[in-house]
Amino acid sequence: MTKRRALLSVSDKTGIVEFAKKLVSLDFEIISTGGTQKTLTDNQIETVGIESVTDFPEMLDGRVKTLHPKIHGGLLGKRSNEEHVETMKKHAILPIDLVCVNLYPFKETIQKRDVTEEEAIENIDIGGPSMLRSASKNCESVTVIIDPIDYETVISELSETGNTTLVTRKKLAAKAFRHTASYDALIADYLTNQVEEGEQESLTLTFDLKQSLRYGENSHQKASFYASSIPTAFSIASAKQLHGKELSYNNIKDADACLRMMSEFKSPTAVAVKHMNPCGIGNGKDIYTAFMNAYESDPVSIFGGIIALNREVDAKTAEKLANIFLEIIIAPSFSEEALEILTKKKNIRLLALEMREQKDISEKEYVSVLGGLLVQEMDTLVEDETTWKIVTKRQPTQTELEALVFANKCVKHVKSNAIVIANNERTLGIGAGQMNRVGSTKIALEQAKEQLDTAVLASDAFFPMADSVELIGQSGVKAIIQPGGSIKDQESIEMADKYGITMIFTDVRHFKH
Ligand SMILES: NC(=O)c1ncn([C@@H]2O[C@H](COP(=O)(O)O)[C@@H](O)[C@H]2O)c1NC=O
Repeated sequence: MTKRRALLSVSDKTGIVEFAKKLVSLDFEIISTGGTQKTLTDNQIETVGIESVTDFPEMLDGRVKTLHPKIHGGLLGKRSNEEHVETMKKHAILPIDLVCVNLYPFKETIQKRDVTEEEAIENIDIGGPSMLRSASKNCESVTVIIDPIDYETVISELSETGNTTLVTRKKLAAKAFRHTASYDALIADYLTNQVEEGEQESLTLTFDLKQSLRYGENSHQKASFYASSIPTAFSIASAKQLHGKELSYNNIKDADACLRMMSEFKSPTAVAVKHMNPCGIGNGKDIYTAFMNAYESDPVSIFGGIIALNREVDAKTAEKLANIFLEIIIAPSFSEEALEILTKKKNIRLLALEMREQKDISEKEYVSVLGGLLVQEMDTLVEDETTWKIVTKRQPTQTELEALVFANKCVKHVKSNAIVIANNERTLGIGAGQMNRVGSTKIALEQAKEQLDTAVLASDAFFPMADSVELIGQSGVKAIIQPGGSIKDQESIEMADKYGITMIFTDVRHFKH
């Protein structure tokens, strides 16, 4: 009886020597390509070189080694089809029963600093994916392995019953196709980015499992967290967890919202988030002051929330943070003393991540709908304040102007009919998630209460009627910033003038649905 044949051709040679030794002990003949053969020979494993199977030299800088009917016929020929068997015999093609391939490191190559296009292109593997596809298509008879993690399963099945099970072969084939699909998606993305912009006829994104989650939004929903295959530096997926339980589905969404908000600010700032809306944003001369400002914005809602800070957390700030029940604290770093204080709290999660400004973020945003995916650029537009128009008689003071800039940055991150009341240090009242703008205005005013003498108000979109402006005028708020653009803008302007307040039109809407 002829020996079974295994073809080994791997770039990542981890574990290949042990795997090959076990295959030899199971009476497999090993065929291998240049580098793999060298590794195996150096380890006293007998192999047949690919060239003696194909009767062709490896050529064109390795671009052609395994692309040959002797290889692909051996992989694809159906063992149960007489005609196939006859044809294979006629052309002296011997079956190949097992293929172990991992591909040229394209992903790693394109992540290297200053990688040239030539280098990237040379790292596109052609022969490897072709073998994986051929072997996977014929998984009825052929075992295909792309991941050293699977060596053990394959060896133990071969040892126990003489063959892998059909279920294992099918699973491995599906895994190989996922792998080649993901590999090709990265290549497509890389090449597209070299030459094209805008939308393409199809979207081929690839993400890798980052974390199996205990459950989703609710405990009866299964969920997982996949991170972009090319890691993004400013992402919750890249944060280093220093302490605490693993993140939950809702934690990840909230933490992500927190990071997006933080990217608005450069000076020391603290952002507190609850259910993807800010419940307090504060700035200050140092991170302690910024945190205290964020805390005082809404000392009730911060309970059970998520906090991001854009400076190292020091001991003084940590003492305050430790007094509140918080799900997560994210900061670029924590001083040793701060860590000592905070790690005493078993349930808090501490994440370290360098913050980024909006101008450095160029990601797209994807939102799933039933049967589809909406894609848009992120709302990272940095507004040009010189184009803002003061449409009322009253001019803002310098302090009010600072508060207006701050409030306008905050309001971008509040959901649905967003209203933010703030001074130049912190938010005072936030109206979110309402189905009408006047409702949000009332909530924000109610929350800001007696703190309105230096307060300003930002709205993410125009006021459709003057009713909200009337409430604002009556409240004591000194200035409003909004995009403008309603057919009833004039009524709003007159109402603002009636109460002697300032109104600025930015001409930029910031919906967050
Ligand atoms: N050109 C070919 O026919 C070909 N056949 C296999 N490879 C790849 O060559 C690598 C292994 O090469 P070596 O054994 O020489 O180190 C593997 O990543 C395998 O996927 C090829 N290389 C690129 O396409």
